[in-house]
Amino acid sequence: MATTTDHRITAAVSLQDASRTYGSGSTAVKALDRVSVDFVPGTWTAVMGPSGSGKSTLLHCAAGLERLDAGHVWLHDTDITHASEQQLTALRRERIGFVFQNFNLISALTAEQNVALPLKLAHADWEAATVHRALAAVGLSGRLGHRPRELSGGQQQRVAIARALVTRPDVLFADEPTGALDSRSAADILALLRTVADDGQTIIMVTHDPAAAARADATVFLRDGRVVDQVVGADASTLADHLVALEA
Ligand SMILES: Nc1ncnc2c1ncn2[C@@H]1O[C@H](COP(=O)(O)OP(=O)(O)OP(=O)(O)O)[C@@H](O)[C@H]1O
Repeated sequence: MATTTDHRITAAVSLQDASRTYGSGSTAVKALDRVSVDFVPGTWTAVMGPSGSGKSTLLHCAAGLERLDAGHVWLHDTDITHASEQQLTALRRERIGFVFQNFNLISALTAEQNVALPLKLAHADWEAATVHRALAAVGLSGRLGHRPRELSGGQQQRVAIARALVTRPDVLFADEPTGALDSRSAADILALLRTVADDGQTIIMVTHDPAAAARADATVFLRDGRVVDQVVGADASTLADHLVALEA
């Protein structure tokens, strides 16, 4: 993987002329179409846009889960565009955290074991105290031995956030982290993410919900695979108006 000393070193994640097409010929879909965007370190950015606008593709390419057809993805000073599978695996273990809509916890494992898993994979000398601190930070010290089915949806997402943060990743990626939650649990998860961001964690979050995006510091809007707007510090109704205008 290449490194650089140019301006991209100042971004936590940088996409430069990033393109990704699915299919070919008459059925080809340009999910990302020459996207260039920088995500500022220590900042929580929401990604919004109509259905099919490329949000998940952007998130997956930025996190090294999918590859671009053209352009570049930088993680701080590292160009991960052409990283080998082995390098990407190490990157995902050590430098990236990912939170999914449906939590993706391992059902047979306790909360403690779920959170310990990425730490075990990344560090041979991991310590149980690190796992306990991560679960305490999300308010679940009393649930170490609970399995996912014994936890509410909001609690499961807290475990997933603890699991994503336990390796102290450079970037936390979140794909609709409140999409499967009732409004009260969603508000709790957003408050937790706000605390995490205020502690300096870079977060990039895809959401359909303007109320969720309003808790972020900035919002990037996509349409037809392109960045069409970037808004800083807007409230939910302003963000909802932007989204409606893009869907028109
Ligand atoms: N694996 C795939 N194979 C074929 N087409 C795909 C694939 N993944 C995504 N697409 C297409 O790429 C485009 C962008 O998809 P993507 O999931 O990134 O959009 P999105 O904004 O996240 O959508 P949504 O809000 O509905 O989840 C869509 O037209 C989608 O149908």
